[in-house]
Amino acid sequence: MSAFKFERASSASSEADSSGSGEDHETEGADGDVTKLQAPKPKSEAKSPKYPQSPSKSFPKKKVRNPSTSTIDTINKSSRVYHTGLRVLYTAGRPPWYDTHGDLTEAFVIGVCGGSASGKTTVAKRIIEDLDVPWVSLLSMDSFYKVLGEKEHEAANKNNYNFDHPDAFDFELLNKTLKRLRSGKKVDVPVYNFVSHSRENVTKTIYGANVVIFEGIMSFVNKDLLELMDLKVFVDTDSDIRLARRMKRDITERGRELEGVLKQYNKYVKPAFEHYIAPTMTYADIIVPRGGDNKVAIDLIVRHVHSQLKKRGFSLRQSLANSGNNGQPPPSSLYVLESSPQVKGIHTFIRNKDTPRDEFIFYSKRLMRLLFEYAMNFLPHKKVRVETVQGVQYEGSRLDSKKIVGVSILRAGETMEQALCEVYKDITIGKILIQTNSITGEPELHYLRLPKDIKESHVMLMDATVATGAAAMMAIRVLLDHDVPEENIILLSMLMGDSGVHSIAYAFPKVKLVTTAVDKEVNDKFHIVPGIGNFGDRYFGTDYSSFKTEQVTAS
Ligand SMILES: Nc1ncnc2c1ncn2[C@@H]1O[C@H](COP(=O)(O)OP(=O)(O)O)[C@@H](O)[C@H]1O
Ligand SMILES: Nc1ccn([C@@H]2O[C@H](COP(=O)(O)O)[C@@H](O)[C@H]2O)c(=O)n1
Repeated sequence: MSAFKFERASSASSEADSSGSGEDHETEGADGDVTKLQAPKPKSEAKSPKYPQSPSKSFPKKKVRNPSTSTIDTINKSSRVYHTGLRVLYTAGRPPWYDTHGDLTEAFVIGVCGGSASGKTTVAKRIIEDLDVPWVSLLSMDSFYKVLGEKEHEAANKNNYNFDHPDAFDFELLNKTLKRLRSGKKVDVPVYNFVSHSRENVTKTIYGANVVIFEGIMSFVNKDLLELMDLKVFVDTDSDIRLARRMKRDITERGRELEGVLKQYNKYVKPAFEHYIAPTMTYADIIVPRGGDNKVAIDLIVRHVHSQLKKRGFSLRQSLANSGNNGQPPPSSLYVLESSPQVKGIHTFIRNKDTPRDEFIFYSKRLMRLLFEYAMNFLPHKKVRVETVQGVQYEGSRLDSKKIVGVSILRAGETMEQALCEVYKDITIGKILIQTNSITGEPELHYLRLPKDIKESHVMLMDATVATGAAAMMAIRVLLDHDVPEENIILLSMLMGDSGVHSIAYAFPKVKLVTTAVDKEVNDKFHIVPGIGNFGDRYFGTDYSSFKTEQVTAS
């Protein structure tokens, strides 16, 4: 692809290469000595559902981008970006980063290259500001300077170490990190200190994003890195200006002396620009003269990225509701508690719109307890032998207690935590807040707190009800992105809609779905029919319409 050089009058744009390269999805099984008890059989085994296309969770795979209409424009209007020094805060949540198959959609990666102090970081920040898209991550090559040995460190203090050579960078870690970010996963990045020429003891967590900007002096030097970039931008700033900026910055921000800055510049920085950096300009799709001041170039980059994001966009909730899987036989991953008279009786209370709140809570708690007792059957157990009071051996079983955690999908899933604690003592519980964007109708991830050792755990994922499955799918995707093996996830819900069951089973066939009932219909407002109503509102007493009536009655 040829590069376009943006001067003021230019109106050229370029199509970015979008070849994808994901990372192998690691899975970890349970311990070898852990045996599984025979789990109860799912309701119907005779037939299995026939989904339109068999999903596969293996990476890497070539992506076929969904060309349907995008929600990006509306997301822009509903979100705000605030720059607070190094941190970028977004008021909007993260929209889906996977498709109806549950597969990750890759981030759009922009590589920014240029000489030292050319304005790479400034250009990257301008792009982020003007993009106004939620979830943009900025990754700097500086974080990947190699750790120096004692002698190298001494040399660096005397400006005798070459930081402007490809060997100064840990390209292996860099490649691994950018690959993970591109595939939507979180990464922990080293924090570099230019004063001490060393990595800090802390790392910075960068979450997967819709757009990832990667900047650095040698960002176009490595072939593997180039392949991860969808758009390559070269910042071309006059060498005198770069030197002047570098002197000012290195003295004021990086604790350097004027003499040392000039020595390092002449010995390493200048030759490196000519030898390694300038020749990589040929890989650029866009060359930006003057850096951050070039508003025309930044505007064209932003427009191009918007158009690319639009092409990748999709309306997930609607696609799930329209998936056409309703009425298919239940999937083998679905486990429904037997509808005994007792269970049916509880359902009658909680489904009745006239049931008062205290009774609704009472019967919901009973049902949750039954659900968890049932779900415990699907967790790994190991065989144990104990001695009874009569002095004889009893062949029993015990849960593999070190490896089970709960995760609730806020808000309604939180109501189930108590019941889980009652059946599993001292369990660690994480939380995921997912809310529906009122403009786009899409679920959005707002908050996440997961137990530390989650990737080695079996996860009891809780949501009170599952209608289209959009929120549950997002939560499952979050767990997978945190390297929880799919087969270690159990989704627990008091009531599921048929379409939600099929959408989740289709996307994540190894996730066990455990519930007390499945209702046939999800209406055009994405509510389960006959259903329970809005579980969170009924449980927490936040149903606005009944609140209003009470106020009127009171006055
Ligand atoms: N257009 C500009 N005008 C004046 N100073 C600038 C401009 N762009 C960048 N700078 C300053 O130059 C220094 C290097 O800019 P930066 O964007 O960090 O470059 P790089 O990431 O390429 O090293 C910083 O101190 C920054 O504030
Ligand atoms: N300990 C270090 C590490 C790097 N440098 C210089 O930083 C330059 C790259 O950073 P930019 O923000 O300017 O892109 C590079 O030219 C190195 O010479 C350093 O001085 N000390």
